[in-house]
Amino acid sequence: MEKTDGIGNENGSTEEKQSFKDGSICGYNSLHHLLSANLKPQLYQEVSRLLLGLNCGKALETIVPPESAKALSSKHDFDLQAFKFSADKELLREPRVVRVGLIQNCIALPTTAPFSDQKKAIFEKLGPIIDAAGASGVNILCLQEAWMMPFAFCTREERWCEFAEPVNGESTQFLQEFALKYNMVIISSILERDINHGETLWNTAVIIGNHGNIIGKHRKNHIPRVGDFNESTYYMEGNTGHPVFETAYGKIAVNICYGRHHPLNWLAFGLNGAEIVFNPSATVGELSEPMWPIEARNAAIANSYFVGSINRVGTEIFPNPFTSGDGKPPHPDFGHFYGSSHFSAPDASCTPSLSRYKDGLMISDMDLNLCRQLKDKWGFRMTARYELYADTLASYLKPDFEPQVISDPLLHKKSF
Ligand code: BAL
Repeated sequence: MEKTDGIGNENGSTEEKQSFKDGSICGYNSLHHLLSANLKPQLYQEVSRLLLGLNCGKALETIVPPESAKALSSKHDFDLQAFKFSADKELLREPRVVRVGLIQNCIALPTTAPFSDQKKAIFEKLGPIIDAAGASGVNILCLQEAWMMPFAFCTREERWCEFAEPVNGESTQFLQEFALKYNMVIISSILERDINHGETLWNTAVIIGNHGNIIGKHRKNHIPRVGDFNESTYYMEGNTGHPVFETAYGKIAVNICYGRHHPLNWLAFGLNGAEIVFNPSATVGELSEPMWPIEARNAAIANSYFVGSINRVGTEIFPNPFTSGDGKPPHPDFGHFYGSSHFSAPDASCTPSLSRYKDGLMISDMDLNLCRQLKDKWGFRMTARYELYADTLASYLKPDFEPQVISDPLLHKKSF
């Protein structure tokens, strides 16, 4: 069955049901495609308001990408969506609008292809999508976690370490040309080979400036031991803290994948002044999909900043079945990486998601003035009790920590 955004009815044929295996939602790109195709306009509007919130009291405005970007999107079959987050007009400050892009993609060749071919094919796949971002005037672009390789850490196989490269390696050089060409900051999440420290590996986001220079890097703070995510076989928890990178377009930070489950990780980037925090990820439906729309959105609200959430798409089949001690029989893949990349704003509004199964480019204008406007409105920074949290955390770290529990004295009384 030709995959479209048309509905597959509930009692669809086996063939139709088969076609949904690619990760579509009943044949639709995304939840919002499904809703907009099946609800009357005024119903869809109300459902959208409840699901996506309002920005400055209105539904998020869409932006029309340039024809050249739309042409690239149809020629290379990637989902292209563009929105605009506004802020209230201020009397003493001009708007600070920045255009931000997120790219999600599946691997370009089977995991059994020669590694050099796999890398080359990914570069060739990403080129046109980055060009569409450049043609659309994107100022800051973020790619997904370990974008240049299959997310092979489930296998625990040592050979995948060959994809590791220095911060200034092949992938960074590939992107530096685009950064320079489009005057664009690019966040590139790679498997880093730390040449100066025993050639160890890290899961690292490289920040490339709009002059093609390397501004810095951040290493993933939290490494999962859940499901098939055996990343701790390859790299340790990061040692770069919570850096915020001051770029030509604003202050940005990177909370890599599993770090999105740790609210204090989000908080620390906020305390360092981040205005946009990117969450390049790789995660699968069974494990995390119900959490995906919640965690980043909550972080944006709690920290009064924007969040760009990126997840890869597709199902990556590995030649040697593996198990992760979770009771499941040996299996050759993680399951479906569900894409669904999106932006969240400090006023609790968010964009719809990119496709659940197709490559995609999500673009959004965002007026960074909104961050301070929400800080002034809600006062979360002002009303936070950091001294209390610091005391609790400091005592929790002590070997003799006792939880603060007050029990009902009658609870343990013997009843005679
Ligand atoms: N990348 C680890 C799995 C998750 O955080 O959803």
